[in-house]
Amino acid sequence: MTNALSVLARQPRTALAAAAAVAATTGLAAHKWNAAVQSKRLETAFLYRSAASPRRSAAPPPPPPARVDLRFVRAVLAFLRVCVPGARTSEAAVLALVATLLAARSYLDLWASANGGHVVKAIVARDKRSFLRRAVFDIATMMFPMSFVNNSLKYTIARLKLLMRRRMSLYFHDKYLSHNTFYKLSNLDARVRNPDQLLTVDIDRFCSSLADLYCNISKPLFDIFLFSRRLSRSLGPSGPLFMISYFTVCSVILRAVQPPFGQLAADEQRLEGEYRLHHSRLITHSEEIAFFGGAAREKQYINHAFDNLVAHLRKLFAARWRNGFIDAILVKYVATIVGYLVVSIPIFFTDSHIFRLFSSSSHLANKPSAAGHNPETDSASNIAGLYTRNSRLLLQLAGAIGRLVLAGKEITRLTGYTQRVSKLERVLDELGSEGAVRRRFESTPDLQRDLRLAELMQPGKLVVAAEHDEQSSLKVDAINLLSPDGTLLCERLSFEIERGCHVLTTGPNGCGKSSLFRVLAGLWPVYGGTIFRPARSRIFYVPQRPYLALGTLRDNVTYPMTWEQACANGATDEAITSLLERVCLDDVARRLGGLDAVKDWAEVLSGGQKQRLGFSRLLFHAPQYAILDEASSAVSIDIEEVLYRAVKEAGITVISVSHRPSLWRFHDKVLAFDGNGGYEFRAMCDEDMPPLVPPQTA
Ligand SMILES: Nc1ncnc2c1ncn2[C@@H]1O[C@H](COP(=O)(O)OP(=O)(O)OP(=O)(O)O)[C@@H](O)[C@H]1O
Repeated sequence: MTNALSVLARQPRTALAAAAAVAATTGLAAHKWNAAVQSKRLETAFLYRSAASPRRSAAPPPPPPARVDLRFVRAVLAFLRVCVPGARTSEAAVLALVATLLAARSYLDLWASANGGHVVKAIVARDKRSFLRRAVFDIATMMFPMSFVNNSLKYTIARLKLLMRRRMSLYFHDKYLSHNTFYKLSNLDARVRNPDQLLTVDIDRFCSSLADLYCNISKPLFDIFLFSRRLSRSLGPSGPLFMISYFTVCSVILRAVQPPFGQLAADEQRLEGEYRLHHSRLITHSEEIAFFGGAAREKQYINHAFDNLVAHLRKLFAARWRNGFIDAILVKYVATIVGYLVVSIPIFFTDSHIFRLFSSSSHLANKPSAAGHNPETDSASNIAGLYTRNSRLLLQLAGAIGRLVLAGKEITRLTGYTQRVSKLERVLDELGSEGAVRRRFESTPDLQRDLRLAELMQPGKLVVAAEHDEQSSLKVDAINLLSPDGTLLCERLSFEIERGCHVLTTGPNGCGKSSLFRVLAGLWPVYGGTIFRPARSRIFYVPQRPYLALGTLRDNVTYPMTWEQACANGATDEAITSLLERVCLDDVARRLGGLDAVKDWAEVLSGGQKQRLGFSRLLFHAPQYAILDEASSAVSIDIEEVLYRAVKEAGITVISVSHRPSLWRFHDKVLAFDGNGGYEFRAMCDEDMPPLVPPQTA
């Protein structure tokens, strides 16, 4: 290029054209870089704006800021192993395919630059045959592979992102949905406020960012190597080297002045999540809120969360503006000046040392002109062809370096997603491995209290009988019942419930009745003593508000068993219908479309009907023990009697929690908490029985 310029300097007519071409090239190169930066920013802004939701109000301590450090690299490598678990996986194959397509794309770009040069050369030389061959035949031939490669690249990158997201999602689903970790995360641990958003949005963003990073590093590096080599052949190594050096210095400066975009991205996701949480709570509790006339109060919550988000976005946009200002100065305008200076050296500084440096390795001046042509036209056509090709190559080179600098920004953004996803993984691992969350003992100024708590919170044991053991009873031996915030609910609680002995649990509100069952189920930790209990499938829990799954009525009766599993156990539609009759739900079932009807059952059933459905589920599973936690509080007393009789006839041992005196007669023993840490476990006596009241109608 530099020698060509010196030729041009001696030929004023072509010199002007060449100078214009180079100026355009430099300007375009800078423009292309800037366009890439802008489009990436727009994409980033869009990505940031769509997000999701958190859970509880207790604010966890702020996390360490997201930045590129050893911990980040380790986390990314660990997740990379999750996304691409082996060399023989489909993910590895797609990764290799993307690399191949990226390389093919680079070679096609190279071909397009060279061909553009040939076309211009043919035009300037008025060579019709050559023009038709290059401009029509060659392009018509190459358009198929070019179109194929471009679209295959888009498709394959999208597929790679999807494959990675699938691996990551399944990996996290395993952790989240085992050992009741989802329960512990939402109820017993305040470190992760919005697992739903992390699992749906952040994992997707993380995978997308990682895949983009792979493309934004590998292709530009390959491009820089390829285009610089090709440019060096005609311009000498100094031209491309100088431009690369300039852009490298630029990226170092930009990196130094760049705001903490990773942390800002992580904060934005969190605030988006909190804003969405308020909306989802409004939807979930719409009826209660409407009854209370709570719209104005909810509006305050929602507006407050939204204001926080807006304030953060303002801060983010201002940071982007400042960064964009410096970007534009360095990458667009100074780059253009540098480009002009580089190309002007052979024209204006032909006697200087700089010129000799630039022109040292060029071979153009030594090239003989083609025989049979006018030397001036030939030289002009060669130069025009070369300039077109080189300008395109320079354009590609600048674009490649630009993408590499952008990869730095992508890394910054990735730190934010990595921080959030790593934290989720860490918390899930801790909660999953603990079995039940133990309260971390925090020292307080009250030493006596600390010592007492430490003594009460000695780890206990939960011994679960084997699945085939039908004789096991439920035995609690000297456990201390504590709530997650460390409140002692009952000390050294002991009792044994033999099969066939129905027990009523009573006590004032908040005394720990439901907490006892949380400990029995393994949701809360056992402190102090030991619990011996039958296998999970032999104890069934029926809460006050039974969970209703999405699906048919039949699915809801067999839940959590699928219909296929139920059929394998001998279930039939007739049996399900008969169960619904026993809980007096057959009429409702018929009216709502029968066993196959798919509805939002939580919406269409009344409170009492939901409880009857809960009993039908219990009868279907027919376990050894049933924990009925206010399970019939919404049904009329006569239906309650029907339900309890059906359960007892099915041979199920009942452990009830209820404040209703009418239920006492269905039980043999009473476990009575006094609300002050004391309890009584004894046989029911006649004096306990309330006077019988005439049954009410449903
Ligand atoms: N996730 C939790 N974190 C902290 N404390 C909790 C949690 N769940 C319950 N508690 C506390 O544990 C205590 C016992 O609650 P529990 O639900 O066992 O009461 P209960 O006896 O079933 O009351 P009620 O008759 O009103 O249903 C209460 O003081 C409650 O505030």
